[in-house]
Amino acid sequence: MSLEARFWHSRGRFVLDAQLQAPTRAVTVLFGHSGCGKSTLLHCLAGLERAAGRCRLNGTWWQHDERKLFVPTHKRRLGLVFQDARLFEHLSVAANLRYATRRSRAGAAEWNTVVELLGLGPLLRQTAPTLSGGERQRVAIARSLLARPEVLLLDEPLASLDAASKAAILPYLERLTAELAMPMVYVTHSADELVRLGNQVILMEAGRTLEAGPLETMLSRLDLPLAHREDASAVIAAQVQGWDEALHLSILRLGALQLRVPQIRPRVGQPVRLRVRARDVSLTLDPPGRTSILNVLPAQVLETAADSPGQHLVRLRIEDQILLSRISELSQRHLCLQPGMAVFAQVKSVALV
Ligand SMILES: Nc1ncnc2c1ncn2[C@@H]1O[C@H](COP(=O)(O)OP(=O)(O)OP(=O)(O)O)[C@@H](O)[C@H]1O
Repeated sequence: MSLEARFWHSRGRFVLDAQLQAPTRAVTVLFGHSGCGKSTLLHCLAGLERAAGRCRLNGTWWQHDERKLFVPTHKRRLGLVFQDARLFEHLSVAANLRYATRRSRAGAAEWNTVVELLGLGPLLRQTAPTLSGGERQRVAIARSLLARPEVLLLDEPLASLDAASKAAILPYLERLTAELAMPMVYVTHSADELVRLGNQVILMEAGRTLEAGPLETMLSRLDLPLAHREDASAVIAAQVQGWDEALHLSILRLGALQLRVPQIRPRVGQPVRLRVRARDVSLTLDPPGRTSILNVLPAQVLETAADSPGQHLVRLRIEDQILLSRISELSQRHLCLQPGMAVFAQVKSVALV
């Protein structure tokens, strides 16, 4: 079950040559620089723009040029969310939502689920102009879900929000991605959103889909641009083992290893995902003596690569997971790191994602 497409499209000097596979129960992020064609690809998926090619959802063709088949947008079971919420300004939140249920005939159970999922109960009587940017986007997402889509396409839904509104809406999006059994395609050029929400990544460059794969793999591939960004990070999975109330620390399990992080409150045994920035991982060949760094993990060097001038990237295996470390070129000359070498990774800080 998935959304699959292969498109060719030209618009003036811009040429789109893209393929996409977006599995169910996953957020597939289209990621790339401004102007690389992310929105164009999303519009082609929605049928808003007519590319040459093919596109099908769960085995049903939406577009198949050889068969002269093209299902218009309004007949595709899709939810679309744009940067601006596009609400009916004179209507209440409830009326905006009811409008979406007219054609889909979504019932009370779906209404309640969607309203609860996006925390809209207290806002139902308000009119659109009285909502904050983040609240408007939550209504826009709810409205698209009440149309009972089989796929959700989101085009930079947080781009027009300030940092505080983004932070407020991200947990709702995370809930959504965990609970919806449909493919979601999410366009962004924010690395934070990519890491928080993505499961699959499609990297785009100059109209082409360069490479695609699971988030953790794509972030840590030294041959791809993600690992060479200033904010390059790895995402690792751990489990809450317990906490130390007095020291305000949580203890996480990473295979046979332990990590100590500033206190988080998930229950014991709960899986957590951590973002570890490459610049926050330093390396040493010998076990460090007394150090303020709480997490010193035995690791194996998998690969090294030159990075920006004076910088070097190292891909490491820790247990069965991958970390990145950014060190100076001078440190690389001192340590002479080679694939297969055993090192100690000193992890200065991690963030829960
Ligand atoms: N309506 C239009 N008419 C002509 N060219 C357009 C139009 N919309 C976009 N383009 C061009 O098509 C190319 C792809 O644009 P697109 O909006 O798909 O990129 P994007 O990756 O989504 O960018 P951003 O992240 O800035 O939204 C760009 O070169 C852009 O200038």
